[in-house]
Amino acid sequence: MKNYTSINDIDNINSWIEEAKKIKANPLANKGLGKDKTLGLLFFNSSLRTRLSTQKAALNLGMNPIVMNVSGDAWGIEFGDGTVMNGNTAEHIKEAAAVVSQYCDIIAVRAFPSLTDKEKDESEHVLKSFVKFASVPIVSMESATGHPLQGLTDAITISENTTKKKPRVVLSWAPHIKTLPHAVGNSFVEAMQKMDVDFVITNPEGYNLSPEITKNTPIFHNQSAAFRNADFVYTKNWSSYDDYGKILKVDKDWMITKDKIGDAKFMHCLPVRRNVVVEDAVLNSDSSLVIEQANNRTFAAQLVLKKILESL
Ligand SMILES: NCCC[C@H](NC(=O)CCC(=O)O)C(=O)O
Ligand SMILES: NC(=O)OP(=O)(O)O
Repeated sequence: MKNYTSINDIDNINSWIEEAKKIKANPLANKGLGKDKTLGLLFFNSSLRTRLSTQKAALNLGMNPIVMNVSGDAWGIEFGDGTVMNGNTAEHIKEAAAVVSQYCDIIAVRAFPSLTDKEKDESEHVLKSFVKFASVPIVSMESATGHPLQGLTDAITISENTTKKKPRVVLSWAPHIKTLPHAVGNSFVEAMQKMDVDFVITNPEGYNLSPEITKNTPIFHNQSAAFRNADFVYTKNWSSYDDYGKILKVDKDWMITKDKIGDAKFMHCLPVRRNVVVEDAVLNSDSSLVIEQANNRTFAAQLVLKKILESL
């Protein structure tokens, strides 16, 4: 595999899940694979899990990770073609990506959307510029429209925790005070569409994700109807896609509560705002899978890095 920038880069999700479980059972089995190879992690945005679990994955494979916060610490990077660079950007992605490629065998990038310019965000100009101008493989650590390491993690976590052959999985929107990206929701939808699960989405009117992502997946505007017989409730806030980047609703009636989800397992990518997105009683209960989910980030990243290293 050359790059990992989308759930669509997974050729067979079931075999990937089985391989990830093997890695989890014996994380140091491929310690020699990444010897003397360098992984560069470039962050345009904050991170706790991705930053640490991707480094941990690299270390488990014997790689040397190097990390940089691009925003603030590096020179401002210009992405426009033919720009007269007399503003705040000091170097062009053409030089920056080529230079980082000299130091790294794989480059991982986190770059969130603006949520103000839909066309620009959907063009994935930051991630795609790295793919275009770097001479080494690129891994997305969450881009404008997707978070494929998270989506793979979530598929692994559901496979590990299901007691049924075909569980009912519900992706529910929940309230938030900030305008948030669609990336986690999008990649979760794409991952579930590849799995043998009974999958539905529930969100208020005006909050449908891109129809190019949701395709034929049923969308309920009635949350309690969607939750009936749910085995897994995956929760995430996202801003409106149609009224791009806007917050249309903040009241608590879509917050996840124990009453609403009953015995269903609760999932969230984290970070999560307690008692805004989900009440304490859910996160504090045995039904919450969020810590195990975060643990699985290491093994999802390790699987992706292993596949790329094997093809170098
Ligand atoms: N990487 C996982 C989620 C990252 C981001 N969440 C956030 O920005 C939460 C920020 C806050 O709660 O202030 C998102 O929704 O895509
Ligand atoms: N779930 C996730 O990507 O967490 P971070 O934003 O902390 O990396």
